[in-house]
Amino acid sequence: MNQQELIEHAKEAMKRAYTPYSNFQVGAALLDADGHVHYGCNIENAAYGPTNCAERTAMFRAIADGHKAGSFKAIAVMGDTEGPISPCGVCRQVLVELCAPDMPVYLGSLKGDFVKTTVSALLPGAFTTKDLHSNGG
Ligand SMILES: O=c1ccn([C@H]2C[C@H](O)[C@@H](CO)O2)c(=O)[nH]1
Ligand SMILES: [Zn+2]
Repeated sequence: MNQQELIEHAKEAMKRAYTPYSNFQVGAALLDADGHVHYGCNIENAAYGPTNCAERTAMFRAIADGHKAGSFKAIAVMGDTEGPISPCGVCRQVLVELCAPDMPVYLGSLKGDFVKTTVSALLPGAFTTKDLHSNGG
């Protein structure tokens, strides 16, 4: 599975978005250690707050299906943006929790923009489990 293929999966996942409020569709494709792809889309809610982003949907699905935190190989995210899509702060925090720091993150747009980054580069100085335990917590 190369990065272009994973991006194509993210584009396919976009079509599953439930977005009656923003009409802004986002797709994510998370590659697991067995080479299988887990799709995520954004799922909105009339109360707005319960909305789940595509990235978190993909990660939560894979974890619920039995995949272990830190075992994933890559994630691709796609949206209809000017420039590569930029994951929100909440998703960056969840990426740090569930994916390895050096895991590749591919960010695309329907216009063909593309950047490759990593989980740790997306959230410098993240609060992690290490911070909790450094104080005896
Ligand atoms: O990286 C992103 C950015 C935004 N959204 C969703 C949340 C909401 O449904 C809509 C507008 O913010 O896009 C994602 O799923 N992922
Ligand atoms: Zn998000």
